[in-house]
Amino acid sequence: MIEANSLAKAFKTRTGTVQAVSDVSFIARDGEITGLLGPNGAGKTTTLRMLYTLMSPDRGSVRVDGIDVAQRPDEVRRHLGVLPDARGVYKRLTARENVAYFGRLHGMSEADIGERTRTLSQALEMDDILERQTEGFSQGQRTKTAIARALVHDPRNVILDEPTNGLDVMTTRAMRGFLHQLREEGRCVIFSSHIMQEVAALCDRIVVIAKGTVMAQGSADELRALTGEDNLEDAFVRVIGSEEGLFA
Ligand SMILES: Nc1ncnc2c1ncn2[C@@H]1O[C@H](COP(=O)(O)OP(=O)(O)OP(=O)(O)O)[C@@H](O)[C@H]1O
Repeated sequence: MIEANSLAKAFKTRTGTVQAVSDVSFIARDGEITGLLGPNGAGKTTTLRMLYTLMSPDRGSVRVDGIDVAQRPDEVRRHLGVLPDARGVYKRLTARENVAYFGRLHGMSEADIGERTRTLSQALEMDDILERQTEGFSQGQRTKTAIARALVHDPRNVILDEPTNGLDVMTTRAMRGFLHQLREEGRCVIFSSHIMQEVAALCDRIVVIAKGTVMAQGSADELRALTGEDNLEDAFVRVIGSEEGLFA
C-alpha cells in the first residue's frame, strides 16, 4: 500500500519558481490498480518521483507498506519496483544481463535471478529478445526490459511512469494484461498516464491531477456520480475544467 499525504514540490528555475505539485493526497491499495491521470505538466512524474524516493517533498509525507519514506528510504526501496520516466537500459548488456544486474544489486542469488527472469520474461512476452544486446531495441522492447529489471526482486508495490507511452496497440494490450496480472497477485500498482481511455480501461481507482493538485478521485463510477455525467469523458472534462490533452 502506498499513501501520499499533502505532497508539495517546487523547482527554482532561472525565470522563477515552478510549483510542480501543490497538494496531492491519495491511498493506493494492494490488489488494485491506481491511475494518476492528468494533462502534460500536471505534476504526475514529480509525484511519482517523491513516492519512489528520488525526490524529497517540500511538504507532506509518503508511506509505503506503512514505512515512512523520509525516515527509512532504503527499506522502502526494497518494497518498490519502479519504471521511471527515463527507461535507461544499459546498451552494452543483453536484456537478461540488465535484469540480472539489478537482481545482484538487490542481493539475490543467481538461482533466484534465473527463476524470476524466466517468470517475468514469459509474462512480458520477451523470450525472443532476452539474449539480445539492448542497443538498437525498439521503445517497446526497452520498456519491457526496464519493467522486468524493476520487478526482479518481486516487490509488493509497483510504480510505472507512463508504461504504455510510445507502444503500439498489440504491445499496449500485452502491457495491460501484465498489469492485471500484477493486480491478481495482490500487488499495489500505480501508473501515470495522460490518456483517459488508458486509465479508464485499467484502473480500479483514478486520481485526477491538474496543476499539481488532485481535482477528484475515485472509481470510474464514483467520478461519474460526482460530476453528474454519464459519460466518463464528460466527467473528466468537468473535473479538469478543460479538454486539455486527456484524449488519445
Ligand atoms: N527538475 C525540474 N526543474 C524545473 N521544473 C520542473 C522540473 N521537473 C518538473 N518541472 C515542472 O513541473 C511541472 C510538472 O512536471 P511533471 O513532469 O511532474 O508533469 P507530468 O504530469 O508528469 O507531465 P507529462 O505528462 O508531460 O510528463 C511542469 O511545469 C514541469 O516543467
